Amino acid sequence: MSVKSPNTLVQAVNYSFSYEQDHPLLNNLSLTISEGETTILAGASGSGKSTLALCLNGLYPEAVEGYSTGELFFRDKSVTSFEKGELNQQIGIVFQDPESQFCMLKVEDELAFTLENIETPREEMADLISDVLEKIGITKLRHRDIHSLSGGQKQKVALAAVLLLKPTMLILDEPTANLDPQSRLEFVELIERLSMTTLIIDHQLEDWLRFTDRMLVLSRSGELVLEGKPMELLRKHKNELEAEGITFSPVYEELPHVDHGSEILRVQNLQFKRKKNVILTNIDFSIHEKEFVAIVGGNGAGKSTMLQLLSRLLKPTRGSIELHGTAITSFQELELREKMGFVFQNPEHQFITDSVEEEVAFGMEVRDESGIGARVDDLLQRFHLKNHRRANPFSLSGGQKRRLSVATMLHEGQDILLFDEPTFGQDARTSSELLKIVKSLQEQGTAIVFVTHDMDLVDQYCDRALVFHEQELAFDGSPEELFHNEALLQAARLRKPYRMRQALEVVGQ
Ligand SMILES: Nc1ncnc2c1ncn2[C@@H]1O[C@H](COP(=O)(O)OP(=O)(O)OP(=O)(O)O)[C@@H](O)[C@H]1O
Ligand SMILES: Nc1ncnc2c1ncn2[C@@H]1O[C@H](COP(=O)(O)OP(=O)(O)OP(=O)(O)O)[C@@H](O)[C@H]1O
Repeated sequence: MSVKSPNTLVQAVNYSFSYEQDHPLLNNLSLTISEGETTILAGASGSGKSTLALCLNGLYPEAVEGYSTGELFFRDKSVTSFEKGELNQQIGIVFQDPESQFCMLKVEDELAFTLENIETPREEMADLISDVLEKIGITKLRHRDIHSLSGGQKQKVALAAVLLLKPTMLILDEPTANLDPQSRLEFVELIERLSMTTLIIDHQLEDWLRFTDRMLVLSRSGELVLEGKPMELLRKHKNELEAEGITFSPVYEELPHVDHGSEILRVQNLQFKRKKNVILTNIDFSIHEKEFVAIVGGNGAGKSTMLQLLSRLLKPTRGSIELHGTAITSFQELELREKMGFVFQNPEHQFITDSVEEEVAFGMEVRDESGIGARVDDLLQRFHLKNHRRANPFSLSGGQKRRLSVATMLHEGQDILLFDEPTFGQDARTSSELLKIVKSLQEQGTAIVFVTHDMDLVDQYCDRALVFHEQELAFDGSPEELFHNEALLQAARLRKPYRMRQALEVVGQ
């Protein structure tokens, strides 16, 4: 347990929190965070990291009618004795999904709104906004519509809004999960430059380690099981960290090679416009049986749009998409869904029942399958959702929601599975377990197509990568070939995978 010092900013003393009485999620935590420190809060998906962040800034337990025991202090004062909104200002949180934080349409208005909330005199606002935009390097975005910004730009605006509150401490809750590889790196570098007291929650640790002072590890039962300097923890406690789903770099596994079959899906001369804006154009490619294909590219390149077109949620302005030689527009809805599974970017858009187990059973019932009970049990077990079977899908953690949305989509005999960021929000262990399940479907005959920002995943699992850039399909080839194309990686805001970056470091480049 860390000991309180004059620099202590946050202190937890035997702190427990539960959403349901007598089922503590955070379990008897005693910890400190000192002024100026950069700390990583790590733990398996569902271990309570986001919950702890919300307890620290005083939003919980009130906002969710949770139960807490023990004490949480900010600068020696119990978090419960702060005025409403006061702690919120001291501890600024940037969430995974900045959209949920915005109230206004334009960047400048959003920032002015933040200042209004803390009663900043109107005449001071313009300068404060200029300063924060410059600090973050987004002066050019001042007059833009927020909805027209890329994921990375939105994340920086969210950070600007938080910084205007002049917080003493920042909490970043998976702030880079939606960012393309280069935007992610730029965001990490920006946080390093800000040099504030920061608590980082992220499943991808590698980029943060260079300037992280400490790491706190939450176990699956919500206890603080390890704390210390990250590299020291790795040296001394590698196995314990792995048991909690934490790795500092991607773990490569031996994977069987799967030969492709015949063509199943063909996209020809496709164009898609929104109003007058061309989002995608001149798109031609085919997908074959048992292929494992990644769709990659910078924020806003049109990757999700492409998946929505493939799954018929959007209609091309021009060109065609055929499944087994028949236009997808000719299929009955149920028939198309039998052949094609689709997991959205926001899993909650997909949930339609009140419990995790009903959600998994739903598709099977619609298809009138047999042995549903046993299959539901098996899927819940494999996706680590067994203990949450009666929970409302909307109450799950980010990572759990994503696993549930994947579980609901899997059934045998599908020709093609489309995923938008399948491993988003997963710790290393659940991520690799999830991919093994997907890989086994590929071996049984399903083609897998997924959108991702994770180059290690592309490197390890994919046979082929499609790069979208400037409205077009800029590359269609093997990941190996892509990762040697420096100019394209740069232009499409991608990066080499960890394996290749490591190799470069070893030879001193
Ligand atoms: N409002 C809520 N009501 C009931 N249970 C909740 C609520 N919010 C979260 N939980 C449960 O609390 C647990 C921890 O969730 P939390 O979001 O804190 O985890 P996390 O460690 O941040 O996970 P991830 O890495 O997947 O984002 C989960 O099992 C989740 O189902
Ligand atoms: N509902 C919408 N209305 C207007 N424009 C949209 C809408 N959805 C997407 N766009 C625009 O279409 C373009 C492609 O968006 P898309 O979400 O497909 O990109 P992406 O490559 O998946 O990005 P990211 O990596 O950030 O998820 C972007 O310029 C985006 O702003």
